Amino acid sequence: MKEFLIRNALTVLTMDDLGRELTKTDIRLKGGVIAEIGQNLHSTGEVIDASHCVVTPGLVNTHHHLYQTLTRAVPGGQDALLFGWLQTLYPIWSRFGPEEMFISAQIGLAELALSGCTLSSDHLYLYPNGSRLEDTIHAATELGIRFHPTRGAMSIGESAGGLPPDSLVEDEGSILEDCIRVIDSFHDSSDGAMVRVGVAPCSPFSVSRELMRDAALLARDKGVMMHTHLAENEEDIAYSEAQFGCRPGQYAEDLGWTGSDVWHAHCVRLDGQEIDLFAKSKTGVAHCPCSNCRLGSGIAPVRAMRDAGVPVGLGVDGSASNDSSNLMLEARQTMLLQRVSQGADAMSAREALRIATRGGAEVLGRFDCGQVAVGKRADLALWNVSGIESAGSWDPAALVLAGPTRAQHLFVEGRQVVRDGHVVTIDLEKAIVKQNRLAQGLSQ
Ligand SMILES: Nc1nc2[nH]c(O)nc2c(=O)[nH]1
Repeated sequence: MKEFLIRNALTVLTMDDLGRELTKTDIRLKGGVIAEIGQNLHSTGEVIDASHCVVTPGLVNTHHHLYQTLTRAVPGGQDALLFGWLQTLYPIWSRFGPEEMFISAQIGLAELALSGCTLSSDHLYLYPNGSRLEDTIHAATELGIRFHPTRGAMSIGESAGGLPPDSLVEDEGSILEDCIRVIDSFHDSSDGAMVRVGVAPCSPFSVSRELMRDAALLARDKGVMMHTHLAENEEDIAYSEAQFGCRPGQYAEDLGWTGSDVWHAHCVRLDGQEIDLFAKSKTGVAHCPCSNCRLGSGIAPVRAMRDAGVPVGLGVDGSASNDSSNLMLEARQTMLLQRVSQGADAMSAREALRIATRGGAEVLGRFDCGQVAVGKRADLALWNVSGIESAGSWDPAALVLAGPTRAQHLFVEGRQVVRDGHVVTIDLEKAIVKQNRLAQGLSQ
């Protein structure tokens, strides 16, 4: 594997335990890890001039529905709350197949990479027309991004009191069987793993209590992580109270869905007791601020969660409800929303960036990622702060305030995925043409 020397970085935001910020620093990448950090380092590898760059660990995306990049800005779903929005989109998604899953994943992941993301999870919860989880895994592998796909599922259709149409739900036995198949085929638990699989029933209003419980038992038996949507908006809370007679936190706890091997998306409406439950049990949260705004779901209590000790990471969420996959913008939105609700000192730019990097890595159980430290995986984003966005900044390292939202260079496992602002591992232009052709076909 090729060696790289990142030379003379303006600032390195390490995100280590001490939160150190290093200036005029070299970083040597070898064998997939950060081999050396210091000054005047020697290397036989390629030298990358970083004198105009702030270096951060790669950003980590803890929630996405990659297939939704094919349904951005769908007119009927532009101005709806969660349930109505989903009901508009389900019939369109039911026409997807393997090709749609592959290309939409590649587009979404490439957009993430351009925004500095080196590790993304994905929540794929519908499998129409022969689609399979590996359609997305192949897309990530070609691109070279670290990937945590989750085998999502829906099993309760409209006729049984759920939200999705009956045609999009699967039989629960087949869901569990396919979970076992994809874990056995693709999950890698070792340090430096490029693919880790999770188990992810979609949401309380689209799967049964039995599937939630059995999925948790299966995930723990296999030693993989668990993911779902929880407490996303008031409709979600009302459904939980009406159908299960309790709030979402209680529902999750009763069915085994708390613990450091679980992370829930959104959690906009968690109350104080639920925050305490998550903090005590180390249950993680994927905070998706732009999607929460777009769907009018509300402002998640991130300040209270962090103060209580809940592990929090960021998610761009699916592109039908964001509609962008730019994780740096998500970090900025996180900071802004906490300030709107809690005051101007509620969250600093540096804290937002820490949540976007180390925070996300911890939520996904990746203690080998998320820091610029010797021995950690060589997942780095380089941000050129000599451009217009930072011109005049007194603190170029405060990237979330005055910095680029696109990375200049991106390394994953020591391999370059973005160079001079362009993806170098796939033919992105060709992929965009294909994506637009497929979107046009779906819109007919
Ligand atoms: N933001 C989203 N929330 C969801 N809940 C659910 O069941 N599906 C979704 C989704 O696709 N996005």
